[in-house]
Amino acid sequence: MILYGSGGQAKVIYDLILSNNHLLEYLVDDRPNGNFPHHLPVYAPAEELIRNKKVIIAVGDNTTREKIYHRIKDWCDFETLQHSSAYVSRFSTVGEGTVIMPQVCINAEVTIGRHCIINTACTVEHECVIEDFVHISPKASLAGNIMVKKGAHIGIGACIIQGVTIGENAMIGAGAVVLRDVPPHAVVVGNPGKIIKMREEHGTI
Ligand SMILES: CC(=O)SCCNC(=O)CCNC(=O)[C@H](O)C(C)(C)COP(=O)(O)OP(=O)(O)OC[C@H]1O[C@@H](n2cnc3c(N)ncnc32)[C@H](O)[C@@H]1OP(=O)(O)O
Repeated sequence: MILYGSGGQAKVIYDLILSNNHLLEYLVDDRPNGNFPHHLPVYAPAEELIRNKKVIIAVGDNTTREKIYHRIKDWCDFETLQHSSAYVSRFSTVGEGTVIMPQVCINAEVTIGRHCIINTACTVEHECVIEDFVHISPKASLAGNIMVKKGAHIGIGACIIQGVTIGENAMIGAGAVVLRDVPPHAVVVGNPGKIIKMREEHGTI
């Protein structure tokens, strides 16, 4: 297996790989700086380093992760990872390239898309639909029947009540309490959650 990315997200995924008794061969990074610990090599990306490998895109930012995916998708296969302490209902599905971190709880009939990060100790309740390239940050709590559209980011510790739709590329701030649907590209903070600005179509903030 190889990781694309060598920053903080790669460090936690490497730890997950080891705890699953898998082998990480090396990492690639658009800006390799040689600072990855554990003496693992980090190379600049090249097709021959990725071709026919099992890859995880270890990048926290959704837009960057999606861009990398489109660049390399025809060369490689993608791994899906789940920490042994995570609970994923047998009635739920998880797409390729997605990483499920420690202590996550995914309850019944949840659909999780491709290349998502379901981060430490978050809860995703029954019948939620999480589209591709979503990041759900640590300790976020999603009640039942929530739809999270492509590329949205749910901030650390955010709470979302049942039945809400979070629009494409929306950003839910740390600790926000979301009671209403959130339009695409909106940035929402506070309790109750309010829109403070709009994100660029394909940018970060
Ligand atoms: C393992 C990991 O690390 S996973 C990553 C986890 N990280 C996160 O979840 C981070 C989520 N990000 C946030 O909460 C950010 O603050 C964002 C995206 C909501 C806003 O960031 P920015 O666009 O840079 O906004 P900025 O910092 O300029 O704040 C704008 C205003 O909103 C307020 N604000 C920002 N974030 C929040 C928040 N989470 N809750 C309440 N108010 C907030 C600021 O105080 C500021 O208010 P002011 O105008 O009265 O001074």
